[in-house]
Amino acid sequence: MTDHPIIQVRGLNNQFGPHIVHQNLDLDLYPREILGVVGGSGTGKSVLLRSIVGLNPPSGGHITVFGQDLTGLSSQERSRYEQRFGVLFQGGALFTSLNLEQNIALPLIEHAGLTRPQSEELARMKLALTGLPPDAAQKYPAELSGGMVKRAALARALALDPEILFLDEPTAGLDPIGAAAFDELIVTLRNALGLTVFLVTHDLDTLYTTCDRVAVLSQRKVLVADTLERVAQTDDRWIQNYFHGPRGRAALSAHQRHTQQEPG
Ligand SMILES: Nc1ncnc2c1ncn2[C@@H]1O[C@H](COP(=O)(O)OP(=O)(O)OP(=O)(O)O)[C@@H](O)[C@H]1O
Repeated sequence: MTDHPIIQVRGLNNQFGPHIVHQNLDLDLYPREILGVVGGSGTGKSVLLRSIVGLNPPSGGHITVFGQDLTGLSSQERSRYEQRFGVLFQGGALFTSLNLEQNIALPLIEHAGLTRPQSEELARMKLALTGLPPDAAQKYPAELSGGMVKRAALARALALDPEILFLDEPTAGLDPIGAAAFDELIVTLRNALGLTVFLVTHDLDTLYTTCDRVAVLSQRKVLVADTLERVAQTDDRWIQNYFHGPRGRAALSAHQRHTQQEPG
């Protein structure tokens, strides 16, 4: 990577009571890359995401974003930087009492100072961007399939034109076809909008089809962060089981079949 990192995490510590989740964790995120963050359950992937976006103040260490160390800033100063983030949480976290148009318009009214009609028009554009049909705008979250909820939540994460998109297990709960379509959407949006993507996932197919690099959390830190091919060769029991176990082999051969079929 020749670019400077857009996010630098250095010496991050996170601890809940006696439970140490991260100890001296380092990680870089580069502009326009899709970085997959994987690791066993409870290794602190979501806590890492939450620390970077400002929802979990770390116990120690530094997080530098766009060249600015966010640790030690007041919450007001932080929020200037955090507005450049879009976050898609597990489960989508849409307001159930609002239709999709209203859900996506909300951050635009609150943070961009737009009027309601302006923000709802922009909300419809964001919904279209994520592949939802025009009639979805008037629907409530309970009326939608899981895949549509994810797309709507993604539209909301994109409402304020973020530069960095954080996705926490975006394909969890989707059927394989819906998950593959969502993976494709993430790559398309990254290419079209020049986004940088921090993607927490357990989904091996997602890693193979979307990620430029993969970071593995283990033993309270980032054990390795590199291309998938290099990470898969790392001499570590969890990595070997994950990438070379039955599911890992199936994902790899599906990926190889897919790339062989691509023209050119
Ligand atoms: N607010 C909190 N208070 C106490 N413990 C917490 C808190 N948030 C997270 N933890 C603990 O930190 C550890 C890491 O949690 P985290 O949700 O980041 O794991 P994860 O790697 O995302 O796991 P999974 O893959 O299962 O989603 C867990 O043991 C969790 O119980």
